[in-house]
Amino acid sequence: MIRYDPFSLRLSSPLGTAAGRITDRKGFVVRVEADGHRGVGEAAPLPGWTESYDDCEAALADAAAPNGDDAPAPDDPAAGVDVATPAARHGVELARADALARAADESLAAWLADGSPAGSVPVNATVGDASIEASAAATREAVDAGYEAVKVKIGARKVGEDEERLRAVREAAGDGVELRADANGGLDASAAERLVGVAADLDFAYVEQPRPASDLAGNAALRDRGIDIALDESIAAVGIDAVLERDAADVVVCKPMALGGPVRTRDLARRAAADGVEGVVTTTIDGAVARTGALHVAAALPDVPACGLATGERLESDLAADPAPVEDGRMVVPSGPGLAGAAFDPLRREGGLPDSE
Ligand SMILES: O=C(O)CCC(=O)c1ccccc1C(=O)O
Ligand SMILES: [Mg+2]
Repeated sequence: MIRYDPFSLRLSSPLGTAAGRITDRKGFVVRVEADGHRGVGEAAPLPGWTESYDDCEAALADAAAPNGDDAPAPDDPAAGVDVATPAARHGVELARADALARAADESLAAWLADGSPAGSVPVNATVGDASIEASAAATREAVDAGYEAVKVKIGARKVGEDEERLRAVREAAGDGVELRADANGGLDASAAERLVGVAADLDFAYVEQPRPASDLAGNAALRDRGIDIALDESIAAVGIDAVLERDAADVVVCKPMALGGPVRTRDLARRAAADGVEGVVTTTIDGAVARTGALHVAAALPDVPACGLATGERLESDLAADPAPVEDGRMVVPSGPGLAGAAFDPLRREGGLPDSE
């Protein structure tokens, strides 16, 4: 059994990036029954990162249709949903994983992990594209709130202004804070060279996706300059195999919504780790269900670095009360069965959606 209901969430604090401004998130709460337990998932397509809303809905409609001989194997965590529609696949895979973890009476992180999962995960604050002063102020606020890692978006402005923003962010953060810069593929070759150099001088930990997603050679050429290169968009665009084979990244950014689900994301991060490439787990500014799912994925990875999961505060309203609010730069992993014990029970029930139309 698969059911799904639409939701729409507005961002009270839109995220400016080199690839555009994210102002709202629309998607579906997915409910399944597996092993006699109800599970809940979330499919929140973000065009540019996943399939469109319409393609997501069509894939969910397919998955929900009784399909006789094509019925998925009971151990298929995504019930046969194609990875070409990663958000739909994520919704179903997360819901099934939630149900199966509940059937096993363990947390989703424990269900996903080899040994015992982390009890909490360090997270980075996300500073969007903004003026020099606003970027510095947001960094100061994050550090005051206890964040030990801050990521700033670059690539939407003239290179000289981004350079000043990086300097202002370092100055606002002080020396002890880990800094990252995410260009979302928006830098040309000379701007990338310059900003990677400046970020290295300012002791940033990495620049994320300096060059476009499909330009593996261009991104790889920026490595070994005293700062790590992280790839995000490239993972979905060309696949983890190509990224690892071409030695294109020091770090891979793993977004469960864009990669087709928590199990796929865990497996991808494990493959990267086996090649000495670190995995950072982030959301696509998801609702509480997918955000909590991503937290469990992060907790299931050994020694995970600060992750991009502190995105719930940007939402004006949410699917449910946050079971893992950020405190002192960390999120505590809910220890109850599945995603969050009883916290999402209203969503597991028919018509339990706060925004259901
Ligand atoms: O990683 C983070 O700090 C938050 C997530 C984030 O930046 C993001 C959110 C939505 C879409 C793309 C991205 C991105 O990492 O590029
Ligand atoms: Mg990114």
